[in-house]
Amino acid sequence: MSCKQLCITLVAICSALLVIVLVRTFTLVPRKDVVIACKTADSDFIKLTDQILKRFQKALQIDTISFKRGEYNRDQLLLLGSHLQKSFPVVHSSPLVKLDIIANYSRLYTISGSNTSLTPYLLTAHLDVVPAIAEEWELPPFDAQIKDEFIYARGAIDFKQGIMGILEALEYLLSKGFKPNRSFYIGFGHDEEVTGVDGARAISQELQSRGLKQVEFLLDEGLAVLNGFIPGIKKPVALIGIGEKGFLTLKLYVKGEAGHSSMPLKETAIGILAKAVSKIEDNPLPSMLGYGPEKEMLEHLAHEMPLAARIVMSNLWLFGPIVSWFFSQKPPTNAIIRTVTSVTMFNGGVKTNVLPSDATAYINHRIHPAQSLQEIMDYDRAVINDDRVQISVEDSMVAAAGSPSGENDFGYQIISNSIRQIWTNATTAPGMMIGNTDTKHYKDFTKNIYRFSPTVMFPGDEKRFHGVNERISKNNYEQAINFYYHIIVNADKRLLMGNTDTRHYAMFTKNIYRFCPTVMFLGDEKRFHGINERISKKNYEQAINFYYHVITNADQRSLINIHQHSDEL
Ligand SMILES: CCCCCCCC/C=C\CCCCCCCC(=O)N[C@@H](Cc1c[nH]c2ccccc12)C(=O)O
Repeated sequence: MSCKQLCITLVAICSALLVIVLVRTFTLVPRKDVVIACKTADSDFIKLTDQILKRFQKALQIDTISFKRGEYNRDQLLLLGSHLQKSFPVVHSSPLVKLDIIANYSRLYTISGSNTSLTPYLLTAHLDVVPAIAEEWELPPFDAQIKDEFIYARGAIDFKQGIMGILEALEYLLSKGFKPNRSFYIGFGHDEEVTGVDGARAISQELQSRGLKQVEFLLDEGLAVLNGFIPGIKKPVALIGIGEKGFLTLKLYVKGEAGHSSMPLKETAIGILAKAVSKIEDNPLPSMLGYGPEKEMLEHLAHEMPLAARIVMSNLWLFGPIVSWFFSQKPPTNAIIRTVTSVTMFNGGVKTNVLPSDATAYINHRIHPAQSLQEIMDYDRAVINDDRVQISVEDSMVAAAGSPSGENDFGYQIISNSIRQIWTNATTAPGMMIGNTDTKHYKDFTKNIYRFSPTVMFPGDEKRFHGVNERISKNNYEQAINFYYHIIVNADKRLLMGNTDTRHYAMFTKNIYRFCPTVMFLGDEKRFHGINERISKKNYEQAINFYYHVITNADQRSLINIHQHSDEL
């Protein structure tokens, strides 16, 4: 190939790459319906009254701690149950609501809708919390005291705001005479923090035994409204978990030889294990950016970013390594691009002058959906590269596949629209849940599983999950209640509204109206996208005259003269 030909080929390749990059940059714009914002002045806005706040605080004061599988504060779970019963009298006495207590402590509410042809949906949350080391907290973890407009308590964001928020919304709706068209279920498990095998699994079995085959969608706890977490985006980003990482807990064990510390061996069991653990920490797994739900997330968010970042995020196929490096720098973003590794327990030795007879450590991996459990095991074995370290699987779960998040996916769009009604300046995007939830127990009912907590977070707040000073602002709790109110109201429809092109013009006006000059009788709705679509000759004539009047009526400075229908075409 001559030099000239080489130059031409290179220019052609670069031009083709540039075209692909630009096309992707400017065409990746997700569906965003125009939603009606929820305002505090709305007649159906649920205000955070003293009563509502007090019953939330009371729920937080009940320490429903789960310690390990099968080990949880049973009395406190019962106490929380009676608190719910007393706090929500309309829910608990409505003929539309049936409550079943499952496995002694979990709660399954069935809310009957009038239209049995609509597939029900399922809202889930959990009653239990993780333990708290009280001495490290600014305020006691089970007092639910308020400081600077924040309620501090274990469970404030994980996940009693979900339990109480859902029930507050339902209490309000039922007391206003709401009669749903679409049935729905509310499932509150009692041991989510220790994998939900007693609670959520039993709720799921109960639903199966009733013959329930399918739910339209499931909404559980999950990701949140994030401020300042995603590089390049200033506005809040509400991530809806469409997938969930798997987990793998490995036990590392080294058998040593006990003896007198005055005559040490060259290496002790603790020393051998410490080296293995150190190698594991020094060798993080590679980035999987682009092979899981994080790809969809970045492509959804790209259009919100400044041009340079937009080009990069829309073209991960080209710029993936740069983004990987950038995201690896902080724990929350690092968590979404790779399988992460945490050494969570380390035990060895019995006395200061005795050589340890053995040592044990536990490694907890959260697995990126593009990787298998076996791959991770093999990787660890190769990194440790020491046969004296025995590796066994303590517990595991494969990652959950991505739920649909397309323009016409009912559950996803209902959640996305409800979020945008409450957090009007937020943008929504699909994301990957980095922790685990109860959703795995419900996977046979639907592929439409979504994980979103109505929680507003700023950088640093992620440490409050299972950490110290867990808290929620009063305003955020009010938003949570109204978010669930909108979920229930919005999901009570047959179809997604707003499936029109209008969203592409939303930047020009808030005055967007949707009307077809079509006369319809009962049953005609099936003709849309169905068979035998038709219009009468008379109706077509009316349609023409309708547009004639729209044009002539709109041709005035202000609403003064409404045109008389005298000039027929
Ligand atoms: C671009 C940025 C993206 C990410 C930012 C994320 C910010 C933080 C947002 C949400 C926090 C998610 C973590 C909360 C997890 C809540 C659920 C939980 O704690 N689960 C536990 C217990 C658990 C439940 N089921 C299982 C199954 C197996 C093991 C443990 C569990 C957990 O995940 O450990």
